[in-house]
Amino acid sequence: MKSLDFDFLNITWIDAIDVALVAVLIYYIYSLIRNTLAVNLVLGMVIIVLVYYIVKGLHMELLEAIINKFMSVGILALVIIFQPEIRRFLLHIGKSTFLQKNKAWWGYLFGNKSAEQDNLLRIKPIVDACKSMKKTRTGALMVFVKYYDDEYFNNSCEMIDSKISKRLLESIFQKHSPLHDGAVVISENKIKSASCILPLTDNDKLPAQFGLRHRAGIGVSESTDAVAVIISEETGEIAYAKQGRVRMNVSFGELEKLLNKDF
Ligand SMILES: Nc1ncnc2c1ncn2[C@@H]1O[C@H](COP(=O)(O)OP(=O)(O)OP(=O)(O)O)[C@@H](O)[C@H]1O
Repeated sequence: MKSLDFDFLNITWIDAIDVALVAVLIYYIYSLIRNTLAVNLVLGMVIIVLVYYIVKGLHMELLEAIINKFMSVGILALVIIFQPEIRRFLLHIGKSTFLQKNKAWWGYLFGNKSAEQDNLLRIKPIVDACKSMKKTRTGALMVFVKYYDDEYFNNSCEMIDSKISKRLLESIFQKHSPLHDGAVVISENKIKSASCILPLTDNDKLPAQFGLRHRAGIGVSESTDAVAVIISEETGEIAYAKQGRVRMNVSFGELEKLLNKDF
């Protein structure tokens, strides 16, 4: 293997690839945790590791032993603390694979050429319902997931399991409907459930006007691969949450494109 050989260090192409891959991994992790509380946790961990090496260098044995013990349970603690981020990271990798990205090939190979057209037809009643709810300033929270996780959603939701329809969505979110509080979950081409209570985001950098509806939409997109459409009751504005980040003032054209891509 060709290598750059300096007096004191020997760099092979494998080392260069290794460093490049680590850089990509760090960037990937950074973009996943950017603007989330996990950034503070990572900073806290970096500080602990730095303190550990300083203490070790100064031969402060007692403190070194304490930090060492703390770090030895660190991996387990990390898995628990970063469970939502790890879950999102793995889902992201799965979704980015070649075959997942090239759905057209799937369609071609398995005879489903009209998949894209079907998708737009599937999305149309949702966008139409958004148009009407925006006009009437009806607050709404719709969550879109590829695979419905019974364990995750069933605790708080009311099962519906019905065909997606504009009028059904409108009537669920209508103020006097018993199901209007909480989120509707849409998955596998169906309105799966309504009135779902979702986890709220802890993000303290969100705009002050974001209340519980927005925080629940962002929260579910942080901890799962779901995307959420939020219609504000106050302003009628449509927001789109994905991977813990939120896009404000989404137009209907954008909404259609985003749903077509993500759902
Ligand atoms: N944990 C939750 N999961 C799902 N929906 C929730 C949750 N908490 C509150 N909501 C919904 O949010 C509504 C309250 O919204 P709130 O006014 O706090 O939100 P907002 O983000 O300010 O939006 P808006 O602009 O519509 O007022 C509740 O009536 C309920 O339907």
